[in-house]
Amino acid sequence: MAEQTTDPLTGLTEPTSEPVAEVLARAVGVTRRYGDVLALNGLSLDIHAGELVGLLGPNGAGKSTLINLFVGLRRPSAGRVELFGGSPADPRLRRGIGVTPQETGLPSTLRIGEVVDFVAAHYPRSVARGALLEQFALSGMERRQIGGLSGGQKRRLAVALAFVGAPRLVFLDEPTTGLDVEARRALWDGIRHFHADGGTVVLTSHYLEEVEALAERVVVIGEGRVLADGTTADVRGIAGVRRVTLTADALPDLPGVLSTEREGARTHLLTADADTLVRALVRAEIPFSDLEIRATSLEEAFLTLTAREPQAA
Ligand SMILES: Nc1ncnc2c1ncn2[C@@H]1O[C@H](COP(=O)(O)OP(=O)(O)OP(=O)(O)O)[C@@H](O)[C@H]1O
Repeated sequence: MAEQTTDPLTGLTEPTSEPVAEVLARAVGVTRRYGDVLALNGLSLDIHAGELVGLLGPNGAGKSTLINLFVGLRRPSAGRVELFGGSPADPRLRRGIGVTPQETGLPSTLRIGEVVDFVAAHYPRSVARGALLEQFALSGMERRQIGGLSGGQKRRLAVALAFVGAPRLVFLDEPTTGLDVEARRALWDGIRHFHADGGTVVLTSHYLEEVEALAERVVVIGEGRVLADGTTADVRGIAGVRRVTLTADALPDLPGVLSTEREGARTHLLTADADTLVRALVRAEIPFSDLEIRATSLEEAFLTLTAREPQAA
């Protein structure tokens, strides 16, 4: 049933349009400078309750800076940042978030159980230790010392700690960097579990397959600005790049080719205009076979979007 509102003046009741999910974190025209470096350049972004958002962008795009502003570690040089409708500097509001920065150093002599309990003690409410460790494939390891853990186990623990205080909103800065496939999948499961229970997640990643596997919404950031914001399919569409694959001995110069890659007998050409490219190919009258045209992966779209940026500036 549609929700209704009552006009305070007329007393008339009207159905409202679709209920809009609450905004948990908001950046409005945010600029952040570090000396001469412009890390964020008038960026605006809303994170809604229940979303799983992937922030994607090359090194130095401004992703970590944005997270640091949302979690109250830094202040914007200009513009406004809100957390749960208030200031990220307010410690009461910060209790509603969980964070795993890009690098974490945990004391090597402490045991996993001790670290989890220590973090839990900072929150009014916390999740059960056993369940948390199970979600991040660390079950039965409570008594293991941090110093003796593998890199993957340490990272899984660091990420699990973001969830200890039963947060509404979690920020994960490159959660799976340096992990092998198995450890990465264990982490993804933990993140998915939290999200399936209604939790909101913002994560940055260089692994495009990770963003495709986890996120419903992708925000591509480049040079401190939002370049694209949509579903993974939208982002591919915005880039509009096609991959044209064919078998040919040698190819002439063709119009609109963004990149060329050879794989055995096959040649892959990336282009924003597959029609023009194929026409030029036919006109060139060189023998080719097994022509195939398909949409690009998110990785290819991402590279095209970020490569375009200097020309747009
Ligand atoms: N504390 C700082 N002092 C000076 N410059 C900084 C500082 N932190 C970030 N920067 C600069 O701001 C820009 C944005 O950096 P940021 O770490 O936010 O990017 P990023 O997208 O998270 O990159 P990465 O993917 O490499 O982590 C970069 O040019 C970086 O060198």
